[in-house]
Amino acid sequence: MSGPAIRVDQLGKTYLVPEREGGLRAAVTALFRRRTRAVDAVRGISFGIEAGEVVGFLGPNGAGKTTTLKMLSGLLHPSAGAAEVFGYTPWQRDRNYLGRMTLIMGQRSQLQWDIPVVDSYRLNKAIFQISDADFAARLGELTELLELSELLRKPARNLSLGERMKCEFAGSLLHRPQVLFLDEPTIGLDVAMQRRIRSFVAEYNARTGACVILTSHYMADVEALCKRVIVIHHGELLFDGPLTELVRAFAPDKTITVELVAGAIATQAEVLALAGQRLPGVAVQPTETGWQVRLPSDHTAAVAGRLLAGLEVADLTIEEEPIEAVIEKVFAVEAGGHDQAGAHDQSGGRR
Ligand SMILES: Nc1ncnc2c1ncn2[C@@H]1O[C@H](COP(=O)(O)OP(=O)(O)OP(=O)(O)O)[C@@H](O)[C@H]1O
Repeated sequence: MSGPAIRVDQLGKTYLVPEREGGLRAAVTALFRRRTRAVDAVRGISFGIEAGEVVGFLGPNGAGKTTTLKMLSGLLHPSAGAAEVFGYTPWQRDRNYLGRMTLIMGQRSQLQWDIPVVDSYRLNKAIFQISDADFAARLGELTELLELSELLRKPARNLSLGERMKCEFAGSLLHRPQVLFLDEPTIGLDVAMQRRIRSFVAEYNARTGACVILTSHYMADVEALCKRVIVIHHGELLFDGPLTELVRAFAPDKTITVELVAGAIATQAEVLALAGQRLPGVAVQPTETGWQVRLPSDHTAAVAGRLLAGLEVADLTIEEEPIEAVIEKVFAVEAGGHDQAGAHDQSGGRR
């Protein structure tokens, strides 16, 4: 393989946002003296993604995820840095590049609102110059995988959100893109439909070897699909690596809950002694039916073994911190002490 499929090097985007006070006077002044504010949405991020990888792109609201995906799909020019996807510079909008990628946004429909879904697909067929045979075969496959047969003849405006999202996916994949930028593809969907979309993305990735960058606020999407995550905050890259490593770094503890058999008694000192009094970070607290021990993950197996051997145990469970809580901790990390959204004044420019 000749290097990564996606290569991003110090990519940055600064938006210039017009700004003025409210009121008539300010409106008139703004005609002559325009104030703008620069918003550094993305501040020099770099990463590479191999063909076939599925990567979760995480960050709180306003972190710069959508801006990055828009640059990589060629909708926006960057203010700094470089990117290549399969050797193409996305914002040059080379026809061949557009035929190899797709951007699916949960918040925005790419289907024509008033015409049957299948007619929107025919439009895509013409745009991407898909042969009749390929179109028929791919539509057949996607219709089966996503159970679309009842939906294709309806106009998009008559579909439920979940039905529309399934149709969006099919329409965006008819040209067999090799890279998928998915921006909140499951937003607002019920849990069953989220699962459906998730398994479809996994299936498409397995069948075609396409690489996928996915943003989602639903951690279940990320856990199910992405071994690797890239975390950005205030436009800067905070973490790039395996999801398991992120969890280990930010959730180093596990909780063992021991339920004692009815009538059995264990004192706090006894439980603490079994858990390992000298172990740093061990905390013990009672529950209604036994004890809860919080401890560094590395020691979980040994401590669970000692608790089972030393206490009259009816049940023992080991819990990790939920991934949502881990990600919240990651976001809480101060990214270099920047102002929220990285805004700075650019006032005084004359028209
Ligand atoms: N067209 C625009 N003009 C000016 N500022 C913008 C524009 N689009 C985004 N921004 C600003 O850039 C920053 C990053 O926005 P972006 O939409 O990329 O974040 P995000 O990580 O996708 O957030 P979310 O999770 O809320 O979708 C925000 O501060 C946002 O207000």
